[in-house]
Amino acid sequence: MALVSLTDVTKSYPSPEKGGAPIVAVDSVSLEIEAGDVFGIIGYSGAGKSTLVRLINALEPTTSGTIEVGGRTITSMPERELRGIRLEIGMIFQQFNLFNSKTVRANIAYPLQVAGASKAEIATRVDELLDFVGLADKARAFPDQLSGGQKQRVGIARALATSPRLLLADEATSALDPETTQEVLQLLKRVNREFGVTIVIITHEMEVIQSIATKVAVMDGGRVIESGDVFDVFSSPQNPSSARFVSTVVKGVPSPAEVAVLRERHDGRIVTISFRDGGASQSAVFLDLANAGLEFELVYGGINDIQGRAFGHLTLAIRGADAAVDAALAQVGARAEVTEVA
Ligand SMILES: Nc1ncnc2c1ncn2[C@@H]1O[C@H](COP(=O)(O)OP(=O)(O)OP(=O)(O)O)[C@@H](O)[C@H]1O
Repeated sequence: MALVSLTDVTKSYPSPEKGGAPIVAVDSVSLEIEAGDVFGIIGYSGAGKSTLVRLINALEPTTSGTIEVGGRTITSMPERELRGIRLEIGMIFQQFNLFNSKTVRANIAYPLQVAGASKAEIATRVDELLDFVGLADKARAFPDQLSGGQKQRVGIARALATSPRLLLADEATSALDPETTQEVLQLLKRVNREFGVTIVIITHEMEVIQSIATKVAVMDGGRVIESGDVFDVFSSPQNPSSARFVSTVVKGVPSPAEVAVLRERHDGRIVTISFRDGGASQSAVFLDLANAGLEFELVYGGINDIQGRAFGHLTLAIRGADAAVDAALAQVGARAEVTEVA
């Protein structure tokens, strides 16, 4: 069952200029986020990602459309009931948003105090969370004494304090270096696996989606332009804007400018062969070419691993008599997708 369900959700803001057209930040978005998903929402700055998050945790009302969280329609809920819903939703932020005047322990305890938990309950839960995020030795430290990665771990512990079912992460790793980013993403993976928390991760970094998400929605101009399994969107993006995102992490098909450089550097016919999990193996394709007596070398591309499933595009320069190359490519074409690029 979907934990979060959006149906035709639109959010617009009045124009800053008198009489101007309203700014449509989120435009007719429909999405289903299943319980247990790590759901990535990716898009360039201004695509509407943060606005969408503020609608899901009911910090702002929608202009139209319906949002359900845990089977309850939050778009028509009175504020008193929304407070209960917000306790089921944890949130982490790019700038961590910790209280600098409180210790790590007090930061993590804060949501439990607001929720009215007893002192004993708070102490037990905070100890559990400090252990979980690996910061038991920093309980008395203040945020200023921590690194960025440690601050985000405190942020995660605080977001989990009230045992939410849903964690919203808004650019949670954008202020961190690549190594620390991976540490935080691995911790989020554990949050998902060990506590069964559904995670919605908003980012403009495709690496984040590649490392952790199972599903992805690509946003552009307030709309969801493509969504689905991360593997499917990465291996065959349907929309040009999604393809641009994918190309930031996947070395795939050479651009026309790159083809021109390859042409200058390599003799023979230049051909891209696309592989996909469950399709032809590379060795079968190479064997076809070798058996035809052709010489070939890999000149561009690579194989990508998306959470244990492989796909990729390999561009080869193939040398041999034209008829022999044609016959071999016809044979390879029966196994994998073949595109002659030059
Ligand atoms: N409170 C607001 N009032 C007016 N316009 C807003 C408001 N919040 C967002 N917008 C506009 O809505 C659009 C989407 O903004 P949003 O912050 O959701 O995008 P984003 O994808 O999260 O981008 P970023 O990563 O830069 O935050 C932008 O054009 C933005 O200027």
